[in-house]
Parts: sequence; structure tokens; C-alpha cells
Amino acid sequence: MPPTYDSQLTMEKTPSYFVTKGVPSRIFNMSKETKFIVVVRDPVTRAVSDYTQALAKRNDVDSFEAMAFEDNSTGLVDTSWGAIRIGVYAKHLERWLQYFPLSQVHFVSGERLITDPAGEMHKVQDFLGISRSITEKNFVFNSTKGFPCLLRTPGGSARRPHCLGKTKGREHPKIDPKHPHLLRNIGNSSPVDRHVTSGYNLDSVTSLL
Ligand SMILES: Nc1ncnc2c1ncn2[C@@H]1O[C@H](COP(=O)(O)OS(=O)(=O)O)[C@@H](OP(=O)(O)O)[C@H]1O
Repeated sequence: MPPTYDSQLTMEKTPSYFVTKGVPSRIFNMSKETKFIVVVRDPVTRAVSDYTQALAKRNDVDSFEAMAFEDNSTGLVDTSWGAIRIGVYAKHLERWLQYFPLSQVHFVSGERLITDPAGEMHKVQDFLGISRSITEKNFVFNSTKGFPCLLRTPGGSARRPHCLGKTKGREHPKIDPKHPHLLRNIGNSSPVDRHVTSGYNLDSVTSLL
């Protein structure tokens, strides 16, 4: 981590931290005050998204159903498959809560980050205790891509908005509609997961723990 003045915040982004054993204790030993921002998404959609990414890299990938189910007829889900294991958020969160209070963890809804990026960023800035300098003015919706893009200097020079690259926002393969339904069983292991999969009101995750 770079040296930081008292008036500064150092931020670091490593998605795999949230799901990697041993990381909470290492970060705790570095700084007990660290705050965590976790972007979550409907775990079924994120599994399909991971699978889409694998398809883009290799052409010898089994079908989604073959990877996701231990037994396709009963719908028994293979939670050891990385694409699914990562989305069992409560299991990972439990490890973090052995070291850090939930008040140091903020969940961002990946869905709302797309439909209301400024609203989600307001909450992130409040969580970090910094002024709301990122607002509605920082976002423009790119209707071709179907996602918001970031304007670093709103109202400033004619700089183009920054959109995420071509590999983000990929079209997902069609999965048999009955499978996502069955897959939602992966999210039934705890109140947090149930909450995440149904309704997606992460604001009150706290009240469920
Ligand atoms: N603003 C904006 N622009 C483009 N894409 C956006 C945006 N906000 C969120 N998303 C969603 O981000 C998903 C990819 O993010 P990941 O963190 O999974 O990417 S990656 O694993 O590093 O490739 C990607 O998932 P897929 O749709 O499955 O590709 C997008 O749905």
C-alpha cells in the first residue's frame, strides 16, 4: 500500500479478496480500521456472467448446466464450481465477520450501480465519510451499451465519457429458464443469501445478521 497522509484515503480493488481464505486475518493485522466495499449481484446472474467470460476465452467449455448441477434431474447444485461458489456471499462474509464488524462492510448492489449509479455512489461516499463529490453529473447513460459511463470532469472540457471496455456487458447465453429457478437454491443457505436473491434490498442486510 502506498504511504498516505492523515487526510487521505487509500483505496485498493481486488475482487478475489472477498472470497479468499486468509485475507481477512492478513488485512486485520495490517489495519483494523480498514473499510470494505463489496459489489454484489444476483448470484445466478453472476454465475452466468462468469460462464460467459469462460466461453469467450476457450471453446472447449462444457454447457452451463453440466457445470452448475451435480445432478441435472434433481437440480442439486454444484457449489464447488467457482462461478457458483463465489456467489454464496454469506459464506464468505462469515469469514470477514470473525475479524471485522459489519459496520465496516458496505454492500453495493451491482444492479443499482447500473440503474442508479449516482445513488449507489452517494451511499459509498457516506460510508467512507467523505463529501459527496461524485453526483448525477458524473454519469451519462450510453444507450448503445445499456450502461452508464463516467464523466470525470462534468461540465468541463469536451472530454469523452469513460465507458467500461468491450468485455464488460457481454451478452449472456440462453440458459433453460427452469435452471435459474433451480439455481436460486444456492442462495437459500442463510438469511443474507436469501435476502440477496429475493428482492435485493441490501440496505437491510445488517438487520438480518
Ligand atoms: N457501467 C458499466 N459498464 C459495463 N458493464 C457494467 C457497468 N456496470 C456494471 N457492469 C457489469 O459489470 C460486469 C463485469 O464486471 P466484472 O467485475 O464481472 O468484470 S470482470 O470479471 O473483471 O470481467 C458486466 O457483466 P456482464 O454483463 O456479465 O458482462 C456488466 O453487467
